[in-house]
Amino acid sequence: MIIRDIQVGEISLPLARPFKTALRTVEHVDDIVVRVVADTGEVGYGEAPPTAVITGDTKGSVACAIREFIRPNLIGMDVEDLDGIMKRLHSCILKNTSAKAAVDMAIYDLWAKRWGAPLYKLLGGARTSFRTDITISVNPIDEMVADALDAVSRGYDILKIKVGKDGTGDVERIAAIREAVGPDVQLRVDANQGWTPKQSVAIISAMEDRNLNIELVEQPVKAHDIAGMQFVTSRVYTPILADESVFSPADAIDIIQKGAADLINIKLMKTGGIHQALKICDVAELYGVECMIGCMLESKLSVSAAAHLCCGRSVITKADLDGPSLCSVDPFTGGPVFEEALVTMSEAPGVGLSAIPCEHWS
Ligand SMILES: C[C@H](N)C(=O)N[C@H](CCC(=O)O)C(=O)O
Ligand SMILES: [Mg+2]
Repeated sequence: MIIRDIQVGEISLPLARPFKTALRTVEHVDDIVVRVVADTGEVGYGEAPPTAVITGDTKGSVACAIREFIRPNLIGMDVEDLDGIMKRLHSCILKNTSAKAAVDMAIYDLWAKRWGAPLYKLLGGARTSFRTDITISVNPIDEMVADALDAVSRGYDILKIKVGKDGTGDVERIAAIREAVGPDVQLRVDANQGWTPKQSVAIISAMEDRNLNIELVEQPVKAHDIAGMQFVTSRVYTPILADESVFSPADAIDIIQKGAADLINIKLMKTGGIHQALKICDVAELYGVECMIGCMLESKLSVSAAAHLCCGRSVITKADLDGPSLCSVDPFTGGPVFEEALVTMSEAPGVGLSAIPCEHWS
């Protein structure tokens, strides 16, 4: 199965509600999509969201990296030579992890189709379904409480609550949500780098003192502030999860060896795809650290690739794959079934999606 072409397109899907974090507000999934065409006529699909404030990638940079660097390096390669393809993909251009992720997942889609198996089975086959959380955007308290109750009424039992925009109100936000949803709903908190190290310790300690029973706190401080992450992790009981601080397997080793986090959030858009994400899984497993699989504002296309990774590897014990549920429409056919909190794998070969809503490929 030889790679004949790598084509780029765009998709735009409205979100059901504006998505608000300490870093940004977004109303649409506006992503680059990729299709890798093989000589057999088989096609593999991928997607890259331009999350400039986290990965540094824009739509223009993703399209340019694929067209001018990745495409000329991969055309003519045999999909069976997965290792060789991945070496070229990751050496033909530095960084540009979202562009690499889109192409990587399209190649894995084709590779699994080549072997006639659903991708998750070839990645390890640890499970066939899992539950994801859903994100509650940072807003005035009443709105967040209403959103949390709405999510629970739709069957979500894990909520990921965005905070970090104004540290002073965050304990009250979480307390109000806990009171509204009761003790049985799991609450995880994501500050998206919005607190200082000292503020983090104060806020998390206050949540502990009030018995708010928080499962974990994600990325309390700036991504580059590993000493700050370590400061927080060593001073609170609540587990700390590194998100923006970990892109690569080397980042994961550094964070774990320094005791700067208890858990790692793997996102394909940070690692540059499944190939590197698997290395983080291996590192984490060696050190006995559990992982979350997360997503950016992505459609069902790329979130499905992440779902396959989640079902492949048992070290991934938590999922934040709510991208498809945050969109107001689902124009895709095939692939894993996203029924609110429950995600169930399909047995179709590859990632499983068969129709992509993009009219212009080039
Ligand atoms: C969408 C997902 N639940 C999420 O919250 N991801 C964010 C980053 C999303 C973005 O800004 O595109 C995170 O975990 O930090
Ligand atoms: Mg996060």
